[in-house]
Amino acid sequence: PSEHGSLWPLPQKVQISDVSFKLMSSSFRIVDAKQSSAGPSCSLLQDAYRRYYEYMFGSAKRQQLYKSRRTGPTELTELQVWITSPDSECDGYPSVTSVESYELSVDQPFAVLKAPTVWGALHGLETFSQLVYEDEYGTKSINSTQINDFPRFAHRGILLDTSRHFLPVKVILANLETMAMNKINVFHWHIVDDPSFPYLSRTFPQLSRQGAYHPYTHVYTPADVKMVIEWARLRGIRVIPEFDTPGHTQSWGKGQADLLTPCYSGAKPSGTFGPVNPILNTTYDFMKLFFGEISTVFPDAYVHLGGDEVDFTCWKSNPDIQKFMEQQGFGDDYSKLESFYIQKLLEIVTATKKGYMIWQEVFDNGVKLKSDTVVHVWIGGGSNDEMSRVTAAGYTTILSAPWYLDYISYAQDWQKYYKVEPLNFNGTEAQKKLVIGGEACLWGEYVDATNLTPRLWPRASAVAERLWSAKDVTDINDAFNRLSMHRCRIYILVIFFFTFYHNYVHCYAV
Ligand SMILES: CC(=O)N[C@H]1NC[C@H](CO)[C@H](O)[C@@H]1O
Repeated sequence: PSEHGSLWPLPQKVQISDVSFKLMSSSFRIVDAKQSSAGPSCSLLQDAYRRYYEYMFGSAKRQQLYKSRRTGPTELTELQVWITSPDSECDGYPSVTSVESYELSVDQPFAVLKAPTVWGALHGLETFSQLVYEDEYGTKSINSTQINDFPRFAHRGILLDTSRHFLPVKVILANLETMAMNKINVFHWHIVDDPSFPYLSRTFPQLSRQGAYHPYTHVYTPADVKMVIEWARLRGIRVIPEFDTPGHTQSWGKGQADLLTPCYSGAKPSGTFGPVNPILNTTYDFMKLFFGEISTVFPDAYVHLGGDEVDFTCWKSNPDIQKFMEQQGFGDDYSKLESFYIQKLLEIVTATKKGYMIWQEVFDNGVKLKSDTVVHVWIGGGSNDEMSRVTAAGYTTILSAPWYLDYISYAQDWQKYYKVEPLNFNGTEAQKKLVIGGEACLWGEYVDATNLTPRLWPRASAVAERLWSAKDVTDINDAFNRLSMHRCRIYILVIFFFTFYHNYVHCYAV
């Protein structure tokens, strides 16, 4: 096996010795170091200690059988967690500027995990649990190890699409758990789209009542959304919601009259609808109220506004829009109308004190953007030219183009994702610094709770290591050895969810 054990993603600096210590479930404890700025009142860490104890030793109940005995000579009995900065950020939310580094020293008489904030401590606990192995007698052991670790990229995400197929909350929670096991720190929740609108809005409840696949069973209530956000926070994961407009909005029209553009065939409305209607003031009144709510429901500093794949056909067919184009002097360049809409939307969202991410078309169409806009590059497998263009324009950039996991193929396609080098584009060092990371996208056209897990894992793990580990970590054989073991760890945990949430494998006739 690799001299890196089964560690995934590979830490920046790791030395595993061949001196091993035994771990006894009845005597091993994870404790707050005396000097730590986060003590027993930090529920995020206390929750993590229990989680990782159960990962390592199985459910705690079974261990009560043994009385704790005297400590053997080669036994490790304690992991001390020491948060070093005065503000541990224990009750806060992770952000793109969070410090995620940690140092882990496994030695006798006890192991020490040092991190500036709780975010690094969570990663250190994951790494510690990955160092534990079972010998042929079933005894848990860990080798003396020194690790100094931090992520290469700050934004390491997974996009899930809950509109093309609804995903039960438990499926989302299970995948957040697995994301944390891969040190992924962003859940990009592509929550609504053309086919269904499962987000239950308190301001506009008819959007899901009319637009969801089912008004009660296929919606995310405010309580569901809160649960996902807190479950993610406890695992150091940001939740960035995407409400994609003006395209990909068919389901919005079911519950909000006059929001979408009526398409015409000749001089008469055809009865079908197109993108959001950009010429009505009522559109912007709605967006103000809607994104006002979103800014209070989702605590992350950023919201994703979409802006991808806007089809101009319907706008072109509508006489009122044709008139508007003339008045504005847009000629017949409809990307100017799209920019008109997006610019007003960006002003609305800026007024809610949120930053925004947009798909690359918004940049490609020359929309005036705020300097801290995050441009999300997705078109074309490589898209190195686009990365050069976007960073040359000075925008913060994240890469998804080579990591569309909804595209499936035969055999070990994880290797294709693993071999991507995000900074392989022509640009200055300053341009490269604008790339803050990337996301693996699992769009839902052909994905639901019955096949999501095997399609996402361990393929997304390849993206997770590419975004966490050092640039020169490219040895595919070493990766194969580690990933083969890591995969078992993931599946044992996810199967835990399958077995404990038997009703969670939902099959919807959609
Ligand atoms: C930004 C983006 O990717 N937009 C669409 N492109 C194709 C995808 C499927 O691979 C989805 O349909 C998605 O909604």
